[in-house]
Parts: sequence; structure tokens; C-alpha cells
Amino acid sequence: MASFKPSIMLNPIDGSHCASGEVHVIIGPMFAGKTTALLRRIRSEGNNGRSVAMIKSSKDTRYAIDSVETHDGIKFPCWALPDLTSFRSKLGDDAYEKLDVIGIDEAQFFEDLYDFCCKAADHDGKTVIVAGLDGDYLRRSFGSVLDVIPLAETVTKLSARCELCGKRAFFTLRKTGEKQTELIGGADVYMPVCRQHYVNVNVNGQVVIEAARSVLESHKIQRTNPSLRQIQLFNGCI
Ligand SMILES: Nc1ncnc2c1ncn2[C@@H]1O[C@H](COP(=O)(O)OP(=O)(O)O)[C@@H](O)[C@H]1O
Ligand SMILES: Cc1cn([C@H]2C[C@H](O)[C@@H](COP(=O)(O)O)O2)c(=O)[nH]c1=O
Repeated sequence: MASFKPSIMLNPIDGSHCASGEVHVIIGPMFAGKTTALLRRIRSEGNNGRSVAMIKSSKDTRYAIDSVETHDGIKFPCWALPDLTSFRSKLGDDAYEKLDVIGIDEAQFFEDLYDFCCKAADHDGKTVIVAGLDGDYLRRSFGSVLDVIPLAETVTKLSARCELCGKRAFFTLRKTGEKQTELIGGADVYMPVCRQHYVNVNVNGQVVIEAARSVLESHKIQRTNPSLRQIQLFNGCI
């Protein structure tokens, strides 16, 4: 049965009117298109006349500091902040009140993600769209991204393409030996992989990482020679 959701609700405490916010979460490994999906959604909200703002973590120094950028170079201006709590004071109360939609990229880096989403959606009537990694390179829960799922109306898990076989990739493999959870990087440090290749590479360690690297090198050649790709996919991989 179709349901009608009013955009203005009565506050159950004092009967005053309060706007109804929403939380939407986009998760997946690196290169899955999380930032692309977030930008598409923010642009579409903006085109529909809603006032939008984008926030990313200032820890992410990979691209321009004042814009969110996808791995294939699509950009959108943003606030690069160390935490979300400072957003309202940076923007100013008046501008914050006029905002309808807030996009948050690299959400795994914000420790105050849960409290921010709760306040922005429940009390301030904002639509908050959160994009981030659900898991780190060891497939452990990353930051507070999974904590906001109980607050969300929708959760979208995206997949990338396994760099080693082309199947759907749900995990991010770190190609270097660094052990700290937070390590900013792109394709130089990480690659998306399927379960089979995540497990094989991690179980067999460095030796297989070297083998994976050589497959990766041959993938670069494939891009210029598509017939080689056919042969490689047909033969299977490590
Ligand atoms: N292995 C891969 N699988 C899927 N997309 C990839 C891969 N490697 C590079 N890309 C590129 O990354 C883009 C997605 O970038 P982006 O939206 O920034 O992803 P995310 O925010 O999830 O890391 C794709 O459109 C594609 O051009
Ligand atoms: C897996 C993993 C990733 N990171 C970092 C690497 C990048 O700077 C971002 C993810 O960016 P994307 O937009 O999702 O491509 O997170 C990390 O610090 N630790 C990890 O385990």
C-alpha cells in the first residue's frame, strides 16, 4: 500500500512543527562508485531546488582540499573538516538553517558521525547522505559508518570490479605492508577484490601479492590489447 510521508511533522514533545529529516547510507569497498553516487544524488537534489552542502574529511588529502573528487575525476566543491561538529559554526547558523541536504564523503574518518546524523536528521530536519567504507583493509568495521545504519531510511551497498579477475568486488586489499587502519591512498596502495582473491592474497601473503602485482601489470597491457583480456579471463587467474 502506498504511504504518504509528510515533510513537516508535529513535535511529540511540545506540539510545535519540526521538519522531517532522512538519513541515507552508501557503503562498499574503494572504487565502488560511492562518491559518484553521492555526487549524483547531491546534484539531483540541487537541481530540484533544494539547498545542498557537501562535507569531506580533511584527512583525505588525495585531491584538491576544497572539493570532493571521484577516482575518475568528477569534482564538487565541499567543506573539508576534521570533524562534523564544527560544520554548523563554520557555515553559520543562518546558512545551516536554510540547508536541506548534507552530503558526507569519507564518512569512516568522522568519529562524531552518529551524533551528527542524529541531530541533523531528527532535530534539524536535514536529509543526510553518508558515503563511506563499511570495512577497512582487514574487513573490520571502519569508524562509525555501520553505527549509523540503524538511523537510516536506506542503505546501499555498492561493489567494484575485482582487479584480478573482473568479478564483483566487495573488499579492499592493501597492497603495501603498512598496518595502521588509516592510510590515505588510491590505486597506488589499494585495490578492490572479490572474496576469492581477498582470501588467496591474504592467506598466502607477500608471495601472492607479488603474483597479484604481475597480474595487475598484465591488466595494464590488456587495456591496450583487449584480446589479451579475453585469454586471461578464459584461463582464470591466481
Ligand atoms: N576496479 C574498479 N572497479 C570499479 N571502478 C573502478 C575500478 N578502478 C577504477 N574505477 C573507477 O572508479 C570510479 C568510481 O570512483 P568513486 O566514485 O570515487 O568510487 P569510491 O568513492 O567508491 O571509491 C569508477 O567509475 C571507475 O571509473
Ligand atoms: C581500505 C582502507 C582505506 N583507507 C583510506 C584510503 C582512502 O584514502 C580512503 C577511501 O577512499 P574511497 O573514496 O573509498 O576510495 O580511505 C584507509 O585509511 N584504511 C583502509 O583500511
